[in-house]
Amino acid sequence: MSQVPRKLQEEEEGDEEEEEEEEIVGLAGYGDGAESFSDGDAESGGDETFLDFNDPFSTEVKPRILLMGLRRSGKSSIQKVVFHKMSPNETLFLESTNKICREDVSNSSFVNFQIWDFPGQIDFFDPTLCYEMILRGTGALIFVIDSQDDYMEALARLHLTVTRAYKVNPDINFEIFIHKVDGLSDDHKIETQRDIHQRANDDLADAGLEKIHLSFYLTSIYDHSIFEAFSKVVQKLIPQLPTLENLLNIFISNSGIEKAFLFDVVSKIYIATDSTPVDMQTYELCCDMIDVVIDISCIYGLKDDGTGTPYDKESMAIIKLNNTTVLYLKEVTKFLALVCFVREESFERKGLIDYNFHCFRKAIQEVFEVRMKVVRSRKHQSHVRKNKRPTPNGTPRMPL
Ligand SMILES: Nc1nc2c(ncn2[C@@H]2O[C@H](COP(=O)(O)OP(=O)(O)OP(=O)(O)O)[C@@H](O)[C@H]2O)c(=O)[nH]1
Repeated sequence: MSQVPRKLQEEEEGDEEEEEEEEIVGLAGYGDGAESFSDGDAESGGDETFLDFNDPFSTEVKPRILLMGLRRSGKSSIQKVVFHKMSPNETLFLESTNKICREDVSNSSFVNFQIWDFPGQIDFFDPTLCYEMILRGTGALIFVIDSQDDYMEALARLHLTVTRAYKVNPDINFEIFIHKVDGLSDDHKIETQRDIHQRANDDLADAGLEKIHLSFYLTSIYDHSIFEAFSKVVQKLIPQLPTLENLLNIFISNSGIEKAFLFDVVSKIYIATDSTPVDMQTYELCCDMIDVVIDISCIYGLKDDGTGTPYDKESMAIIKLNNTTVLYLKEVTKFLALVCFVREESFERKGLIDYNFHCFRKAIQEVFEVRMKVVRSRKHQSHVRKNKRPTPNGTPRMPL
């Protein structure tokens, strides 16, 4: 008998809550078939709009992630590869961005934010850009540095950006992507990271701002490093992360599982994992497994008229590897999947794993419910504030 706590041992919830979840999140899910899965729908990754500063309240509910850096550093490519399933080679044909692009990413209640892609050539601190307003609602600022180029100018821009942004909002997470490392040898990668790390922190120390914390990642769109880096950026914006990690720790220790990831299926961002170290190869295998499951489902699982869903409550997969390990994927919610690494001998107790999974799933749904209550109440407050503002011609607004 597993040692899962009582909270995890409750009855499975009925369909009612599933329906409520759909209504609250307001997503079409995967109902539109293979194409919509890739391209996203109105809210899930496909809602790309250009900047509108007229409504400062429109973005209040979702934290912002800003993508900044010099021209051609790779910002738009990162966004397209991670959130639009664009193949890395296609990014060669991307045109330089000349407007600020804002995109909603609402794959689940946990992966729910806005990405703002800033053209490399604009001066973010131009007073006409209302940068203070933008920064106040920002959760993370990703600064992309092209590691294949001379990065001195990028470091100067990074320093200016970070110090000014920190003054407006000291709670921003500063995430530095040392990008395009596919072109560097392993030694060169480490040397570049050390050099950039040292110079960026020295610049901050010289300005008396050593308290600003910068996180560094080596990234490339040509492998999984960009997904892993984005996972870590997003995880820092999930207030429930410690709870999710704790649930995963309890789940794996009671089920004889080596490693477990909770994935956002659409973006392949992992929103949480247990506390054992993450090995890149393991993560890549999990991503590949999600791709296989979704691709096969999209090609062979949908009906002839294209209806049906490639990912639903029944979705699960088992792949036995030739190194006595088993990869086990199961649906958690319609946006999340659990992917586990299990030794063959532990997998013989699949009944126990499934029972514990059932408890884990139930607990995740509870966390999800709590999160939705918070989102709903914030939406409501934002709505009330919005309606209190006078109309442009000064007449009072109609009551709600
Ligand atoms: N080798 C390599 N090239 C990359 C990578 N990411 C992006 N690129 C290339 O870098 C070039 C510029 O990419 P963009 O995404 O347009 O750059 P950007 O920062 O959005 O540029 P602006 O819109 O001008 O600010 C493209 O040719 C991409 O194919 C990477 O990880 N590795």
